[in-house]
Amino acid sequence: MKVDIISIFPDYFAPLDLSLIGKARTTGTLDLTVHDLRTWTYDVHRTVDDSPYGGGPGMVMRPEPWGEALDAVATPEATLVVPSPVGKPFTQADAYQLAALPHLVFACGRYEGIDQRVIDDAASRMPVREVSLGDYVLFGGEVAVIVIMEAITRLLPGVLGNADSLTEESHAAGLLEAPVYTKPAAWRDREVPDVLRSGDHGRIARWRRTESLVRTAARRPDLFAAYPPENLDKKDRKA
Ligand SMILES: OB(O)c1ccc2cc[nH]c2c1
Repeated sequence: MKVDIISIFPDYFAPLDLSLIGKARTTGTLDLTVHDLRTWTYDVHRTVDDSPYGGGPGMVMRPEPWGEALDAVATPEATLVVPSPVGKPFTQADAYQLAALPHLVFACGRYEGIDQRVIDDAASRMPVREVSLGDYVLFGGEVAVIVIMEAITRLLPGVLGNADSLTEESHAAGLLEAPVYTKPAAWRDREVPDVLRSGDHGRIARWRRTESLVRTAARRPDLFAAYPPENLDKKDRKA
C-alpha cells in the first residue's frame, strides 16, 4: 500500500518509523512518504496561510501550495483523506475500506483549516474522504493521521503476527470484546473467572459472548442497537 502524507510538521510522523508500522515500511508492505507542504511555497517566508475571507478568528491555509502539492503527489489511484472536525466519524469499517485501497494521500490541515476550494478541486479528480476521530478538536490533522495510519496498517496482510486477533477484537463484529486476563490466577485478592481456567472451550466461548453483549449494551447502546438481531442466537437471548 502506498501512502503519502502532506503536512507543515513532517517531524510529527517520526512515530511511524517505530514498531509494527516501521516494520511494515521496512518489509515493503507499506510505502509511506511524508512531504513538507512548504516545499510548494516560493516566498521568502514559505507562507502557507492567510486571513479568512468574511473575517473571523485565525488564519486559513492557502490553496496554491495545497493544489501544487496534490498535483505532485496524487496518482490516478489516489484517494485523498482529510482529517477534519467536520468530517464523517471514522470507524473500524472505514479502516478496512481504506486498508484495501492502493494509494492514500493524507492532507493535514492546521490553523482554521484548508481553503475549501482545495477539497472541491481535488474531488473533481479523485475520491475525497473528510474524516473526524470524534467530537473534539485537535491542533491539526497530524495526530489524527497517526491514529488512522495505525488503524489501517494493522489490517494489512502480514503486519499482525496473529491475524485471528482481528476477528475477536472490539468493533470487528460490531461489539466490544470481552475482558481479558493472564497469569497470575490471583492478584491482589482478585481471581481470574473460573470459566477461563476450565479448559471447556465451548463454555469459554459462551462466557466471552455474554460478556461482550453485556459490555456493549452497557457502554455503547448505539452499537448494541445497531447489532443485527439475526446475529443473536437463542443462547444470547438469555444473556
Ligand atoms: O480535530 B481534527 O481532526 C482536526 C483536523 C484538522 C484541523 C485543522 C485545524 N484544526 C484541525 C483539527
